[in-house]
Amino acid sequence: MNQKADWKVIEKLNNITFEDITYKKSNGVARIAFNRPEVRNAFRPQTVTELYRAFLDAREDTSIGVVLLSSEGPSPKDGVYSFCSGGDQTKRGYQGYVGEDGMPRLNILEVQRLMRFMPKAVIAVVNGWAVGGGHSLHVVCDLTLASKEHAIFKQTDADVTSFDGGYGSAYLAKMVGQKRAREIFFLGRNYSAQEAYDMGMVNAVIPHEELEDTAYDWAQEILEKSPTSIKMLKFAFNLTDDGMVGQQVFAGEATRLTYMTDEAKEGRDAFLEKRKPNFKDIKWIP
Ligand SMILES: CC(C)(COP(=O)(O)OP(=O)(O)OC[C@H]1O[C@@H](n2cnc3c(N)ncnc32)[C@H](O)[C@@H]1OP(=O)(O)O)[C@@H](O)C(=O)NCCC(=O)NCCSC(=O)c1cc(O)c2ccccc2c1O
Repeated sequence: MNQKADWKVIEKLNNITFEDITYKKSNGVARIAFNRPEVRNAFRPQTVTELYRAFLDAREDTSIGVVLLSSEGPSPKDGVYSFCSGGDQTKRGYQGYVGEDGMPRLNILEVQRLMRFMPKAVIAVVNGWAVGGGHSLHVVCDLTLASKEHAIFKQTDADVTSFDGGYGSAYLAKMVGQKRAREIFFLGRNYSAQEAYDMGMVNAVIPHEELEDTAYDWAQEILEKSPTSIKMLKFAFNLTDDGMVGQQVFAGEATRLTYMTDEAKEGRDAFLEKRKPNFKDIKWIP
């Protein structure tokens, strides 16, 4: 396909100037990228605030159908590529990651939920290390594309006394199976893109030089599909793993579709006109 991207860079939104991430859009695709390559793209509280703001913007923008979660790099220090190495351990205080406001937080989980529940496809573009909370972020994405030469998947949570007991582990187990997921967390080994693909947590292994273009092409392919189908499919795939919240999200969209019917118009209008609704002409379709 190879439709060329024509990126429009967004440097700030409202009162937030992007420093720890880059954010840009082109032809229905938003690209949000970690931009702290000198620390393997670890996220500090400021990074999380910026991520959340960009994802929120991408969710609200009706021209956007696919979000790429990617990263800038390589590191200017040593030339190593990284997707994300998780929470910045230098910002970790007694009760969580502490930012400028002094409040300890674990708010990367709020970003995870935004990615999970947004009615658009989110693709992880893993060009290097995906470690700890960075590994969990790729797990939460709908699809993962990985650099053949540079992607390395690793779970260090148990090395630094942390644990993502939600999507990062339990949902990972749905992908790779219980034994593999436990191995990934209990042993904390390095896995190549090919090994991650063989386990079922990566959709495709791509030569490094082609990774970003391929991600953009996959996004364009998705954008050729029906937006409502993609949204409902994403929420349907999520439903069984997300319990009552999954049902709520899926059912909310079913309610919206029902609002679009003549039947719903009659129900609303009858109330506003202070009369009994007349549903007699509505067919009980089998
Ligand atoms: C990612 C690595 C395996 C790469 O190893 P490599 O040898 O290539 O590089 P260096 O180790 O030399 O790193 C270069 C440079 O970057 C700094 N750095 C790397 N990662 C981090 C980090 N996470 N925080 C801070 N700084 C980092 C490193 O210190 C070097 O700096 P210099 O000044 O010396 O140049 C390896 O770097 C590595 O293992 N990194 C740590 C990975 C890690 O343990 N991450 C945290 C896991 S816990 C987590 O992410 C997490 C966050 C949450 O918010 C949660 C919330 C709720 C539940 C769970 C959560 C959670 O688990």
